[in-house]
Amino acid sequence: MQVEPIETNQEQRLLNVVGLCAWYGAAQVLDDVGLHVKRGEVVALMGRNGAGKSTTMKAIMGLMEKKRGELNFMGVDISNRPSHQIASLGLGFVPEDRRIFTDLTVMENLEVGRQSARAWPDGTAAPVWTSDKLFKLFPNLGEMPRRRGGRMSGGEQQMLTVARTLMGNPYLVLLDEPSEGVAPVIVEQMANMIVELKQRGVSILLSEQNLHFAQLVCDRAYVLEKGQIQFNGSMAELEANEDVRRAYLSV
Ligand SMILES: Nc1ncnc2c1ncn2[C@@H]1O[C@H](COP(=O)(O)OP(=O)(O)OP(=O)(O)O)[C@@H](O)[C@H]1O
Repeated sequence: MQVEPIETNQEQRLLNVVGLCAWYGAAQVLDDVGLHVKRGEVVALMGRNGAGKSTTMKAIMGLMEKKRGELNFMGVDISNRPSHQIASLGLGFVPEDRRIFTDLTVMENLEVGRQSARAWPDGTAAPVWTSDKLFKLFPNLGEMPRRRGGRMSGGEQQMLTVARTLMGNPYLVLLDEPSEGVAPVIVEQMANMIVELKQRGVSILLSEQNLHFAQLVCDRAYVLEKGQIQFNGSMAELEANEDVRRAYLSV
């Protein structure tokens, strides 16, 4: 296992995870996971089906019944906080299964996600979202503000889930496999969306199996296998490391 390099300046880490272990019942599925995301970064959490990507995100969000480890977000210890408190600190989560309200319209779904604007610790404004801004980011949604969630395609629902999370004005978003099971045209829009979010100062931890998608949008990557981090490094280092790619990714 590769150990996280020690950095002198940990200040800029939005999210810091050390020694994370998690269990489903008696089965341990995460073992000593360590990772971090700095302000302005898009970081990939990669690995095959069942490697532990979703569980890592659920554990960070306070959604695992049994877990252990240090979890710190924006200088706050979140290891024992309930998920709604973690979300209200400005940590957004887009789970793999789209969780929109099917009876509510696009606009109503967005309103449900609204939280107050935030500032960075240095007092500067953090990224702030309105439905107008989100409709520029997701033109498809802008064309159907009164459509009910249940009458949208899977890809549109996926976008609405991301847009609703952004209405919470998060500093950092955990995005669980946004490219999975959606049409290629939506995948392309998702990639553009992530690049634009980064330009606007939103940091992202992206769970992803697809190396090509991750290469388009990410700065760094962690590779998980059987609940352990097997690689961490830049996208260029991952690209150059054929052994890791062959052993732990489907390429
Ligand atoms: N609710 C659950 N109960 C029991 N075991 C689970 C549950 N959810 C996931 N697991 C198991 O935990 C391990 C990690 O799964 P996880 O969903 O985190 O992987 P993943 O890398 O996100 O893969 P996928 O892309 O398939 O979601 C797998 O062995 C999986 O079978």
